[in-house]
Amino acid sequence: MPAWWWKKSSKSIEQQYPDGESLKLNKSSIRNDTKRAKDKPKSFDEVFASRYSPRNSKDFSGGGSGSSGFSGFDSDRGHPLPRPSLGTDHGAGLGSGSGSVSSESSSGSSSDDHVHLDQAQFGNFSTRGHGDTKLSPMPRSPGPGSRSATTATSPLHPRFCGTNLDSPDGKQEEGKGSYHRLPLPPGSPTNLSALPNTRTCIANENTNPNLSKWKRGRLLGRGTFGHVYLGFNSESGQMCAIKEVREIADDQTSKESLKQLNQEIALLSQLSHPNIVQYYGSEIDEEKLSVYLEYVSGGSIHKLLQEYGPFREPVIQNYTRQILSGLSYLHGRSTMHRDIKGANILVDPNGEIKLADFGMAKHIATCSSMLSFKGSPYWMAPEVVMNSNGYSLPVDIWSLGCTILEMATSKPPWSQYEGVAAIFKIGNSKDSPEIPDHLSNDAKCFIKLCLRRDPSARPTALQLLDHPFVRDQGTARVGNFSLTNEAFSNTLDGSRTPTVLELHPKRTILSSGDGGHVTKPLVATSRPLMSPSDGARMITSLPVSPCSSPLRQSGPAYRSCFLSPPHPSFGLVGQSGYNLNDHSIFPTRSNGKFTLDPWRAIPQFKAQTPNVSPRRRHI
Ligand SMILES: Nc1ncnc2c1ncn2[C@@H]1O[C@H](COP(=O)(O)OP(=O)(O)OP(=O)(O)O)[C@@H](O)[C@H]1O
Repeated sequence: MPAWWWKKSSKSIEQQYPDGESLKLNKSSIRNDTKRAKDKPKSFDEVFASRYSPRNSKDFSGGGSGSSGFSGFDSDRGHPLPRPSLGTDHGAGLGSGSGSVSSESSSGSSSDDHVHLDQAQFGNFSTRGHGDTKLSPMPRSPGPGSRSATTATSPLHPRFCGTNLDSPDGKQEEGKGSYHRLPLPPGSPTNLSALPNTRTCIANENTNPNLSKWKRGRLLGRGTFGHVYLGFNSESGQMCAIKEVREIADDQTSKESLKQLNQEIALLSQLSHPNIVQYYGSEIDEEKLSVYLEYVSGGSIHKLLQEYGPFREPVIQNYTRQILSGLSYLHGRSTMHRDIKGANILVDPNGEIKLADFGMAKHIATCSSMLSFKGSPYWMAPEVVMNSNGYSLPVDIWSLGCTILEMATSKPPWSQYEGVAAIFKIGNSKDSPEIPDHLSNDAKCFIKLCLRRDPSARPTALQLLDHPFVRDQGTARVGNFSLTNEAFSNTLDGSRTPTVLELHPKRTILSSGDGGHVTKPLVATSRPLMSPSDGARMITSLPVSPCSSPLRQSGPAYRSCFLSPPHPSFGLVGQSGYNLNDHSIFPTRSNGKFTLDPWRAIPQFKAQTPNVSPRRRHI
């Protein structure tokens, strides 16, 4: 097995440090933290920054020779989200010639395999937060019932404080820092989550600091970056998922995992959408960083596929529509998930989809970050693999196409190839994944649109929501139960609405350029939705790393492309010679403007495209 084929599971860490000595903590750091905590209130940011900032931690080299090769972070100068200062952001992967991190999900799958190759030249000291991470004094947290004296909670997003929930830039207002408080018992007068559209208003400044009431239960799953446990609040009866990363002194993986989880916090705390796993709060103490998330009991799509086999098309349609809804919301905030795949999509018992695992998600405000090579090989878009011109939101659309194939076959595309070979196939060949024959024409067409090699030719998530494959899923019934409850009580970009709503609240008629008309949903987003081309153009002017892709290099950097073996359950899939370019019908540019005629060239689309009247979703 080559040296780079290094698979590190959390279990091995457990074995390495059995009970009682599972953590080798940096005692002096803890003592200092504890002392400071007594001196003055400590925020999550402060604790985190003091522990992991390069200014304060000699441990964190951020990569280089001998490091893990994994860099959960790439530089993101100008990241608008409030976050703790994380310090260095070295491109640990390139040229290090050592291992990577792959994952092992609860199901024991290795399909969560990730590739992380960051650009060293962009990986210098990150000014994460870009001025947003001022360590403002905050009241002591978390009050009675806290887990430890040094426990701190993270700053509260304005959402939690009743400020503008959809701030276009996602910036936290000065002086409005607060805490990521944990959910209060249902029915509590201060339980703001009971109010419409206040899903994330978990607590406010005046509530009883009823924090840390969560008791850790059974292990739900293991990921690359830690363990996920069931949490139960014995006072409220609520459940949550607790994602934990423990600190192991002098352990680079542990440090990277903490950074990754912190990145997830920074992003998730900004989001509120029924198809995105809800963030409740986070705590850091002397041993670990804990993140409290909405508990989604059905497990991941990947797990369901393993247990029950491929999904039938109505289920695929329904799940796809919900994934798109979450993506549309995310992309409307100029954020890429970057790791869309079955293992990162959870399903609740009602069939409601929740996008999870935002450890690799990224705001696209910073161009440099888009040159890093991250993701899970089989679901990775060609432009990520090639990585010559950077990439943007369309990478998630490609991964969605792969996920649909995964749902239809239980395997991702190219699963017959091992990691590097799959990456070559994605990046260097003109081949297209085989699309199962049993799928409808709508499904096939939808998948082909997602898997267009040219990212600028892929429809956006919002546009795809109007595709016949998913368009009429608002009333879909799958099995014996309706899937049209809360999952559908949001507009296309995901704004929550408490009641039945029009699926397409507003439409406008746009010329298709051939005398026909198509409709395009108009959905309010916090910022203008970027077109794929815009995104591509934005990043085209970036400097290109000579070692940005394993396909573009053959030196040490190439050898640092760490891939994990394919999932053992992936059987052979026939290779398709289908050329997606045969169906290059979308989108077209004319005089610098998009011609919004996404389905024009496909007769069935035209036939099925309704007139201007808005559709209503029936619940
Ligand atoms: N909110 C949740 N509700 C229920 N189970 C969850 C939740 N979040 C995660 N899990 C379970 O824990 C497992 C690992 O979680 P997750 O994938 O988020 O961790 P990770 O370390 O980020 O993983 P990855 O290796 O994919 O990066 C998942 O496969 C799932 O089974």
